[in-house]
Amino acid sequence: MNVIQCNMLTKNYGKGVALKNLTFTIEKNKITGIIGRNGAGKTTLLKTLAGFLKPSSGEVNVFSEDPFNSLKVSQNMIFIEDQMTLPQSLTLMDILHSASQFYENWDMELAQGLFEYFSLNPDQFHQSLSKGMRSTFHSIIGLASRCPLTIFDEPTTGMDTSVRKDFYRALLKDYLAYPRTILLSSHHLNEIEEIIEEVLLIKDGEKYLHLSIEELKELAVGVSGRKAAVDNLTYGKEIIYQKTVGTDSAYVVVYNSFSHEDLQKARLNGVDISHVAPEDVCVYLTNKTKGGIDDVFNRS
Ligand SMILES: Nc1ncnc2c1ncn2[C@@H]1O[C@H](COP(=O)(O)OP(=O)(O)OP(=O)(O)O)[C@@H](O)[C@H]1O
Repeated sequence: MNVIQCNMLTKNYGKGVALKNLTFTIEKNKITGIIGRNGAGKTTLLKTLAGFLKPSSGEVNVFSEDPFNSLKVSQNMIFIEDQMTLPQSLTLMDILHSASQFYENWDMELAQGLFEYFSLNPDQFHQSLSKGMRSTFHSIIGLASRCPLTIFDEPTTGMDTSVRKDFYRALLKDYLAYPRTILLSSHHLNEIEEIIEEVLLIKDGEKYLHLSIEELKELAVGVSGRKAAVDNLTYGKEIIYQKTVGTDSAYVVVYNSFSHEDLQKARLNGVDISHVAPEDVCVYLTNKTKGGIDDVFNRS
């Protein structure tokens, strides 16, 4: 069953186009990573799905309803971001208690367990939290609410490495025990690739690809070796990324369309074929140029 369906979704801000003709579906109880460069349209998409923004054209359905002004969507969804507005007069513990009144599936034991684990102070006020502590507190609310649709928009902003790892582990453990539909936007696909099932890659407001993480892992290969041998093997193929290594060697990333025989022959010619990490594939696919930042220095 699909929880989210978008058909030709477009969102403009004045004359600026933030989302262009997005068509995709998201199944119930999957964790999907929403990936894209700065300004790609991730937050706009997530806010549109949450019902906070009205599409300019196209259709959006969440729990079979238009999410804009939908009571059903707001009752079954939580949107976690670093700019959440929470009451200034309540302590952190007061906020957790009031959240428990609001969210039907709220688990206070989980909220308190995480709160203590991350050493938050129950008497502190939200506005006095550091950036990382604020994100941690918001993430605790996101997890403990156990909403059927849980949206995390870059939830780990400001968290240190250890807190980020703990948060993602807590997310995975709780999701396995209480499956729900989770959307997670991040700039660090490497940190979330073990927990997400699908990747929706957005480039300049358009859907660039929507694949399972396994498919993304197999999408491209890195070919490295003497330049002539690499050029020979990749001749006629669409190059996703390339760089020169030393004076006469090269590393080229292409779509993985080689036969077993091609690869064996290439290895005999001293060419190395390697996996490309999903995060690198997404970076290469969304780079403006095939050589990335090196192209700035290679202009003659
Ligand atoms: N309120 C707004 N008014 C005008 N333009 C906006 C507004 N919000 C976003 N935009 C524009 O829409 C585009 C998409 O922005 P959005 O915040 O959705 O991207 P993002 O992928 O979340 O970026 P980031 O990774 O930097 O947070 C950008 O060009 C941005 O400048």
